[in-house]
Amino acid sequence: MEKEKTNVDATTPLLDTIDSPADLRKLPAERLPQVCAELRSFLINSLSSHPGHFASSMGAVELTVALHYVFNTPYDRIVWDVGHQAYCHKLLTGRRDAFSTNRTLGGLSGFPSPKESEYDTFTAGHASNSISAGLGMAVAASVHKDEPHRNVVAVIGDASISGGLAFEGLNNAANSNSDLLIILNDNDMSIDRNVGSLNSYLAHLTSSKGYNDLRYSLAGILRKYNLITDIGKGRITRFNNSLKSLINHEQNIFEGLNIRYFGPFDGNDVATVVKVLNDIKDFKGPRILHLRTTKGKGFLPAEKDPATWHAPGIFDPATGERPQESPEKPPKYQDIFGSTLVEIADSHPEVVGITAAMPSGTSMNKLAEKYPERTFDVGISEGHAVTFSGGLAKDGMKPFVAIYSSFLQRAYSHIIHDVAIEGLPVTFCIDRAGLVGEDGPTHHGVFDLAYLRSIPGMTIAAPRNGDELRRLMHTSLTLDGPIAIRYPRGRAKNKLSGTIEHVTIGKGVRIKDGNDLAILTIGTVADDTTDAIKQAEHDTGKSIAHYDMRFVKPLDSDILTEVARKRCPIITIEDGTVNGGMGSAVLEWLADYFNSSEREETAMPRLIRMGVPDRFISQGTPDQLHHLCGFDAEGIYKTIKSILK
Ligand SMILES: Cc1ncc(C[n+]2csc(CCOP(=O)(O)OP(=O)(O)O)c2C)c(N)n1
Ligand SMILES: CC(=O)[C@@H](O)[C@H](O)COP(=O)(O)O
Ligand SMILES: [Mg+2]
Repeated sequence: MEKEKTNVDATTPLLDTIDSPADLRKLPAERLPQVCAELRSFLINSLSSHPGHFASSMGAVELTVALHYVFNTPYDRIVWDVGHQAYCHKLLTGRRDAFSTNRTLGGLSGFPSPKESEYDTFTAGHASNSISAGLGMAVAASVHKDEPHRNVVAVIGDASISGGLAFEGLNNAANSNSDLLIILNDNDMSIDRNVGSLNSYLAHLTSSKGYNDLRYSLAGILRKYNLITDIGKGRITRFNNSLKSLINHEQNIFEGLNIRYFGPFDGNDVATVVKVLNDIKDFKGPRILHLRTTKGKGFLPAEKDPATWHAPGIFDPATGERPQESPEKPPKYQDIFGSTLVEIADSHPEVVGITAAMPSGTSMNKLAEKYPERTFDVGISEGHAVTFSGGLAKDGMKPFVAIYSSFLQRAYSHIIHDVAIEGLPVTFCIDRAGLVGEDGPTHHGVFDLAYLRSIPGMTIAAPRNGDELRRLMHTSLTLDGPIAIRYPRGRAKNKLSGTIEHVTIGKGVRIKDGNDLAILTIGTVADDTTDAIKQAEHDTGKSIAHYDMRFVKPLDSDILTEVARKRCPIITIEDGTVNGGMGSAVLEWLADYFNSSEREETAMPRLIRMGVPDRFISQGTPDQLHHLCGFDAEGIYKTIKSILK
């Protein structure tokens, strides 16, 4: 069957003349549809060979053009939520020529980054922070009495606004009377299908359109005759309330919070968005503008399947065809997690799965396919996901909660307060642990070992391969307390062997013995370490011991005693921060060991901690980043050589 052609024109003559929003603002409004069309062509052509987030930016084209057209950026502030939809913002703010470097080492960040551009007002990457950050900026502008008046706009998606942090921001914004404009970019999608009652409510608002249009028109009349600023907030509220009772309509949730609501409008019609923004931009107080958009707009395959096209990888710009993944490749860690969970659930009816808006990213969708009633997508709410799991565990369920390492940072207090203090048997499956690659510093999962290690009663493990992940997941069922199993993004090195035996909690593995140097690893860095050791032993004639610690807590004291008695230098290696991670745990153990009275005459051996240094690591391929941080096979080899010299 012949593929549907999308007929993308690669030329962008008008866009080529826009090097900043000031250039855009010089254009007559009639030319904006062409700017939008060219932005879409640019995105399709560029992202087809330089992959990144696709569908969200495609849906936000008109919104982005209208924002930079109506507002005086960068003086006025646009705060993007998550920021994966901000590619057109980058293209309009002087970064068109550099866009082919998007998400690469030394290139543009895939998210707004204040280090990169004055137009990027705040760090973005994790969902739901834009309202709070925007409110902070709006309050700062009013405290500074900035002249001319500085507009602040937070742009947030329908899934991100359901996050707890966004609710907290709304709650505060409503109370503060700050001139914050919140734009709700509602495409009825998260990465996967959006969930939750707010989502249903937003869909319902669309059906209340007649009522909202009437309110908007009346507000326009008030504004035209300059009544808005004069009549005062109380009277506006009374006006709204009378209107509501006039039409006998239920109260709008945002209005109920004292945030003026406008919409829903067609967010993919640039003329409409420009008009509405012009109409409401000078209104006072917190406002929300609800725009309905289509995720993937303008590229049929993405419109039809926005979940696949959230971040599709490379594709044919004409047909949308994407390269097939070879079935010969070893499985992804996330898929090993997903299929093992199904296998465990088959024989354990008390097992349930929880994901915070990442069913396909974590492969929790495998459990959902087989056991939909035992799988819970709770939306972008990592804190809630953890506390919810605590509640489930308290009453006899066995929750496996799968969350990306960096997103789990959001739930730190919940882990301690709602799981660990009671020692509840929750299995934390921490995906995307270590340096994730192209998503960069907001998404690197490098802090988990450090932040979990200090929690009493927490068991922490990391598999060195896919088989070990399966073993650890099965073993977690035997534990009467919380356990965290962290594993990386991407594929295992080898296919699964198929055998599953339980492992002993707190026990590592001696991979090979040796006397001149001892290397302790955690997780998948074991492979590069093995390669480096082979080469170094061959080149130096020395013998090197290698242990896979497997558990960071409890540490294997038998292995550590064996290593301490060797009196040789020690290297620890982990795909995580060296400050507080596995290396630090070993250092503490050794300090205690050599400080004890019977060994006080003996000096502690030299110990080198390898891993992610104490700074934020940029984006790049995982291989590049491991190299940058010095713990790829080459870096490990060099360190070994320098020690053995
Ligand atoms: C705290 C947090 N959890 C999860 C994610 C992963 N994530 C990235 S985008 C996204 C969906 C966002 O949906 P929405 O806000 O509606 O924007 P859209 O992609 O639809 O434009 C999710 C869950 C994240 N970035 N941050
Ligand atoms: C924007 C965002 O946070 C996610 O889309 C993230 O980029 C997912 O990355 P994975 O490809 O690792 O699922
Ligand atoms: Mg959405």
